[in-house]
Amino acid sequence: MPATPATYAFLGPEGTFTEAALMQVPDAAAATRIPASNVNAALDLVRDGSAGAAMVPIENSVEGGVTATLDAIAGGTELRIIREVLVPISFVLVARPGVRLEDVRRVSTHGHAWAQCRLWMDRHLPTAEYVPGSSTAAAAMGLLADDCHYDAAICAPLVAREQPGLSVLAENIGDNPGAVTRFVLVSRPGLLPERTGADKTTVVVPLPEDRPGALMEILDQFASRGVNLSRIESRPTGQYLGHYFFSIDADGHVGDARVADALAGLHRISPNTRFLGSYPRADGQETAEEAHTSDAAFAAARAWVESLLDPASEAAESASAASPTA
Ligand SMILES: O=C(O)C(=O)Cc1ccccc1
Repeated sequence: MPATPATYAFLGPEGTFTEAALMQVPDAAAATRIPASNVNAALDLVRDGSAGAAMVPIENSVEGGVTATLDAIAGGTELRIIREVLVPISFVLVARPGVRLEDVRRVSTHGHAWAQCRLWMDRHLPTAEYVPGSSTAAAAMGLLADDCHYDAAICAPLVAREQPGLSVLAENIGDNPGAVTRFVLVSRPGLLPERTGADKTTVVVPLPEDRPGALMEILDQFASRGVNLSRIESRPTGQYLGHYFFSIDADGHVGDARVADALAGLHRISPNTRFLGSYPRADGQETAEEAHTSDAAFAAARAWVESLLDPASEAAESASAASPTA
């Protein structure tokens, strides 16, 4: 397991869902915590060594991938995901005391929060204008500034409870009561988290150009080795129109032979494939394994091939011992 960092950066300010995710990390409460104003700033604190790791949102169950994070970790100096955290999300609408729902013209929040409250907004404040905020907590705290140019904010219930200058206009305004956001803890490359049997591996694979079936070939690296995918998203590289990479989460750890073999296959197809880490799954769900994709099956297969090259070797003996006709 990598050494636990004493300083954590997170998408701030205090009161964001990202901070709630960070507080699930066992030593975070006692560590130094640095709020950053956006995902890139949080990751830069890790890249320049000011923080040992950063907590950032990566995916939510309603809106999908958090593109700012997917793009930030896909490029630049290499970073590694060392942990994932799931946070159930519920939203409240807050305003300065005395403001009534019918007074609200402009509402600020994080883009993913806005997207998750669309139906409620359409029903209750259909003409409200959206003012993008860098986070839910930043939008809520912004209401306290004298020159605030919006009337209400969407944020976590905790922020509203702890801030006497804010009052709650509506609770549980999220369109999906079961909404969950997935956050990842990101550090500089170092020792990998140990294999637990319930792991995830994240990779970024640039799509080779002008190669018919390239995506199929990429997917086949996983499929043919029995590796299940839990997320796959295409993102433009930003270099020019039509140039894409795929951000992929696969079940298992690079220490599993089938995952290692799949990654080696990806590297042959797309040599700039970036490994973003193997880390324990937040839900602890063990990876299902079939006999023919187990470590033992891969080891026996390798020994068999080696035995073909050198029939006198030890590998040849163990391969013939493992062979069904031996
Ligand atoms: O803005 C926040 O509080 C965040 O942590 C980002 C976010 C926004 C909406 C849902 C989940 C995370």
